[in-house]
This record gives sequence, structure tokens and C-alpha cells, in this order.
Amino acid sequence: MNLVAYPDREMLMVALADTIASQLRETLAREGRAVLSVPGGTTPGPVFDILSGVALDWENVSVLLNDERWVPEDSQRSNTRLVRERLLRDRAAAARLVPLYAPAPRPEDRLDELAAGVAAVLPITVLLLGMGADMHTASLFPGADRLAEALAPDAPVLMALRAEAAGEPRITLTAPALRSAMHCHILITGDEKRAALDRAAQLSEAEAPVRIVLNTATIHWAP
Ligand SMILES: O=C(O)[C@H](O)[C@@H](O)[C@H](O)[C@H](O)COP(=O)(O)O
Repeated sequence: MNLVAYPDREMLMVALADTIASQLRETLAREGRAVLSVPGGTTPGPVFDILSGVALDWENVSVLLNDERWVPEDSQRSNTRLVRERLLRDRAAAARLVPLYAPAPRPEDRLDELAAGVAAVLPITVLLLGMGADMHTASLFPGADRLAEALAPDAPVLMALRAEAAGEPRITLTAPALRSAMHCHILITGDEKRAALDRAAQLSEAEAPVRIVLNTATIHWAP
């Protein structure tokens, strides 16, 4: 496991934003476009704040969420809202957001059109993942109704999943879409998640979905 431990969260966020920006910059120089895929939740806000002010050819960057909670965009639980408020502002306002939500009662109602939008920009250049203490990543929750399908090598890029721990229905990139990323980073803080990560290394992908990227990701941790 490739784990980088930082003395504190501020140092982590600054260093991680710098690494992400360099990796995007390098791909932009070579290919003229790049794709950044990011988590929602409570941890990544400070990385977004820093990244949004970085000088980068944002016009040619597509920003994608790894997963979304099926709630309207004005909900406090909306990952799209988080990304719009914390990442897609200042210099990064020029980036293009690839939607993972469209108003409808159920994710299945809009899945095909959202999946087409995602498929059009893959593969991901830089993937930033969060992780829950239950070892879920994106919305690949242990015990989710369609987890086995989402972990399969032939899974479609995007799926709707439901899990008790998730609250609302979710829409999520699947294992093959996440694994397609050129660079992968996992951002975790606190002792509970660090212990969960150590445990994940001993478990199966179904028990600990974060395992799908554990051998390839750089893990960034601070207390
Ligand atoms: O929408 C989501 O819930 C996420 O994308 C999810 O995978 C998140 O990264 C983890 O649940 C960690 O969340 P916290 O940072 O809030 O602990």
C-alpha cells in the first residue's frame, strides 16, 4: 500500500492539490484535454478551495463526480452543489462539469443519458477518491443491492445502487470506470479511516470495495 502520512490536514490538502494540478497540467500539455473525477462528502472541500485558484488551462478540463446522492442540486447532501460551490469557481469556473444528476424521481430514469455523458469523456486523468469507515468508495457500499455487478470487469461505466448505509439512492462510477484512471489518489483523515484501510487490505472487494484501487492508488492521510 502506497500511503503518504502528513503531519496535519492543511499540509495534506496543499500537497495533494499541488500533485493533482501537476498531473492535470502534464496531460493538458500532451493531449490538450484532461479529466478530473472527484468525491463528494465532507473531506475534500479544502482541496477544492485550493485547486479552484490554481492557474491551469481549466477550459480544457472536464470535471466529473465519482458518485452522486439522488437529491436535488439545492440539497445540502448534493455532491454537485459541493463541487459547484467549492471547485468550479475562481479560475476553475472555466472547467466543464459532466453531470451525474438530472431532476427525476429515480436515478434509473436518467441513467442512460448521464452514462453517455460520462462515457464520452473517459478515461479519467486524475481520480480523487474518498473512503468511508465502512470501506466504501464512490458509492460502492458493502452490502449494496447491485455491488457485485458494479465490481465486475464488464460493468457499465455508471450504475444506480442502493444501500442501507447510503441513505438516498446513489449513482456511481463502477469499478472498471474508476480503474481506468491514469492517476489515482485516496484522501482520508483520522485514525478510524486509517484503521479501516489497513483492515481493507485483508478483505475481499465485496467486503471492502476500496480494495479495487488499493494496489494502484496513492493514499493521502493526516490525523
Ligand atoms: O457522496 C459520497 O458520499 C462520496 O463520494 C463518498 O464516497 C465519500 O467520499 C465517502 O463517503 C467519504 O465521505 P466523507 O468525506 O464525508 O467521510
